[in-house]
Amino acid sequence: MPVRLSPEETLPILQVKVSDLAPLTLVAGDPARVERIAALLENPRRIGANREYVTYTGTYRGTPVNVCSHGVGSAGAGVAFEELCRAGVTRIVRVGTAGGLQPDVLDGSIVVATGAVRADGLSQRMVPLGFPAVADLDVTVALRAAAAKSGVDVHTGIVLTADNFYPSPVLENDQRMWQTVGVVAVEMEVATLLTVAAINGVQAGAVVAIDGNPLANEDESMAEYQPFRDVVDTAVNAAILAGLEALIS
Ligand SMILES: O=P(O)(O)O[C@H]1O[C@H](CO)[C@@H](O)[C@H]1O
Ligand SMILES: O=c1cc[nH]c(=O)[nH]1
Repeated sequence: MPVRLSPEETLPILQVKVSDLAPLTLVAGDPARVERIAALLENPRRIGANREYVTYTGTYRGTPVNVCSHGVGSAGAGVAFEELCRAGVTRIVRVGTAGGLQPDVLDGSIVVATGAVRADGLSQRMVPLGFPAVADLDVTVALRAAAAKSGVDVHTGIVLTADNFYPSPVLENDQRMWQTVGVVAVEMEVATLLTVAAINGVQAGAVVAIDGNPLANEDESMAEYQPFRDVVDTAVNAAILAGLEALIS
């Protein structure tokens, strides 16, 4: 049975009072992105800040929503996702960044995730790998509809969630294998979110902005990774707006 906390309790790691949270939550790895999203809300109120976890609540076009940062990687992000579920949120949408794995998934486009390859560490500690990391259908359809209006290229498909951002110097980079079977993009937390949310009975989905193509670089080392470019910023903005629209749909 999923754990549910009472309204007067405080989430131990997010350091957010349960009663301060609305049922709908946007999440993003970067606390700076959370500040940016909070600035789009009416009456934003910072309700928690501890470690990499910064949480706001407010309203978006009149509907109460939260936005919370989860940091980089499945272990830390899983803490945020689990605590949000324990607080009783009903829908979580991740707005992230990712690398394109297909040759046509280019910088400045966005990807709506239909599911994720569970190459993260955390989800394997929660439920066996046979359990699929699938995005909620209603959230995904809403994300795709909102993304279609964004003016940037939109792709839909399975993303690879892996704990390693930089490739190993000794083990083979498996991204090309996932590319071969049509996986669209690589990032670090979507599978964790979809798994933790599913086992808690919470709707979840994800939209990511593409900030590079790891396999297109000469040595695949990520040495050329540069997310701070206008083309990426435009895609992040499109992903944020699609995420907010899908959240309140
Ligand atoms: O931009 P965010 O949401 O942090 O997402 C991606 O960016 C980080 C790596 O740079 C990882 O967290 C990855 O999933
Ligand atoms: O994990 C990530 C995030 C952004 N871009 C990537 O190439 N990988």
